[in-house]
Amino acid sequence: MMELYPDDSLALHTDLYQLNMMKTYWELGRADRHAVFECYFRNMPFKNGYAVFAGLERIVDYFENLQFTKSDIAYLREVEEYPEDFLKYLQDFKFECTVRSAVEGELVFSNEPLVQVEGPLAQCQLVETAILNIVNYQTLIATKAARIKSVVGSELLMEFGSRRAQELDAAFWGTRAAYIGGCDATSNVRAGKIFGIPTSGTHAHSLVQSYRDDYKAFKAYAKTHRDCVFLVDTYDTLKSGVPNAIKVADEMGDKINFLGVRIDSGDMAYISKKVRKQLDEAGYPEAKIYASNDLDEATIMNLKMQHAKIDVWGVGTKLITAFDQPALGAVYKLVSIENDQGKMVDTIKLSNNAEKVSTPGKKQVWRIRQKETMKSEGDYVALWHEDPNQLDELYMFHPVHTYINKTVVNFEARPILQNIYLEGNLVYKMPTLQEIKAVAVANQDSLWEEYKRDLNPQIYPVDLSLDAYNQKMKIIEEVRQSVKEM
Ligand SMILES: Nc1ncnc2c1ncn2[C@@H]1O[C@H](COP(=O)(O)OP(=O)(O)OP(=O)(O)O)[C@@H](O)[C@H]1O
Ligand SMILES: O=P(O)(O)OC[C@H]1O[C@H](OP(=O)(O)OP(=O)(O)O)[C@H](O)[C@@H]1O
Ligand SMILES: O=C(O)c1cccnc1
Repeated sequence: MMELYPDDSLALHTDLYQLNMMKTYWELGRADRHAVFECYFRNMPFKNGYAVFAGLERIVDYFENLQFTKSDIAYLREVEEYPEDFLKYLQDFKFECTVRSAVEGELVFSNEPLVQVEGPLAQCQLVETAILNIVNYQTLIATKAARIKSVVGSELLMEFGSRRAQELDAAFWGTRAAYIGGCDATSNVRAGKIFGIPTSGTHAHSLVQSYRDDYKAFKAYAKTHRDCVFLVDTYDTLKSGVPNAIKVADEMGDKINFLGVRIDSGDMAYISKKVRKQLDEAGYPEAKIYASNDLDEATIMNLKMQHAKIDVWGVGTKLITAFDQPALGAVYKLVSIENDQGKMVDTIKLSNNAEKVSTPGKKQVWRIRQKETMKSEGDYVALWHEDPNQLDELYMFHPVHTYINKTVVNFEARPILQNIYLEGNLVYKMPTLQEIKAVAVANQDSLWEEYKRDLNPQIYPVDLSLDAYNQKMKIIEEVRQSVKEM
């Protein structure tokens, strides 16, 4: 059995190498050098045209409680044998960074900063693991939910994944992310309680199995609940499940609110059409047909093409585990650091793979919208001192294939990174989950349809400003020269 500490904290929810680097920085007098790190992902998840940012609430929760506890220090003393003065430094740790981030529900794209952490080098380093851990999962799930909802449309999308999620936290926070991305309700009652997400539930095969009879089970459920959705596929959907659901609905009349039936196996196009006919003929045209069973956006689209008569979609495994792409791959890179003379110098991480070369400098992401259409033209990643709103014309070019370019006029530029913490003080007022969800929907409306289709969407432009591009090229050259000289 694991040992639980009454003062357990998330300060040690970091990779050991972060603490080891902190020790180096601290012992050699670098811990407080001013640094800027940025978090971004390189490839669009699920090859989607956009991603939905989620995770900020938990990041704030993490920062608000970021302190090394007595047992954290005792553990490091025992296992890592860190010297006492370094342990004292950790014990006195107080988060002092400035954090800027996209807000939850914001649409975000590859190769642009989503979270920026600025402050003492050692502090920025410590928080890398937790930030990536949170953003990588929650943004992935919010995006998957948005993909599924885009196919489901105005029908209801239920999140049923808790039993299949990668453990408790993933179910709980994944449910929230899925709600931000597009789900309408969840089966997870705790997520309902804590986050205020609408909850929804039918019943399982076990209820029917326990009575060993559809009729008896539905009747028992109906006697004990007002809202009833009967699961009709335990024995035989068309011959037993649906006829018995109708029988119970007839018998109970106004005593219950017969919402419909759920099917969880078989050919759901064929069966749902037959079920619809049975319900309609029995006088229940309003009764809904719920469907579940390994659904995802591809199966749902396919079922719709087959004119399946499904009104409510329950999606679990493939949503909560981001089944087809289980990792977003977001990274956290040092973009600027104070030098020995106290001056900030922008830094780069080179790679043989052009995609992996980081963009130096503290940056802001500007969403460029055409004033006439109010649709997004692309994102403009600029150095911190730049403000595209000061320009009448904006020259936008592809950061690799620079011959692909355009000049945008009559635009407005909206900064995506918002102040969340200023020198350790929380300055951002968290919106409600309903507000976040509304933001996500409004943001999707501002995107051209071409970027929103599930399959092979157009690639949304994420361009570097000329200054950011020129500086990147200059630093690449400088690093190459310095390597040659060695
Ligand atoms: N008409 C259809 N067109 C495309 N896919 C379908 C259709 N009907 C069902 N599916 C999907 O096909 C898969 C069938 O899976 P599977 O064979 O596991 O189900 P089953 O045998 O009907 O039920 P069980 O889960 O009880 O084994 C599911 O992912 C389901 O969503
Ligand atoms: O299929 P998902 O998208 O994950 O949705 C959740 C599944 O959970 C339940 O099944 P259960 O755990 O009882 O097992 P089953 O898959 O064998 O029906 C429910 O009946 C769904 O099938
Ligand atoms: O309420 C349901 O129907 C449900 C809940 C969780 C998983 N599968 C189904």
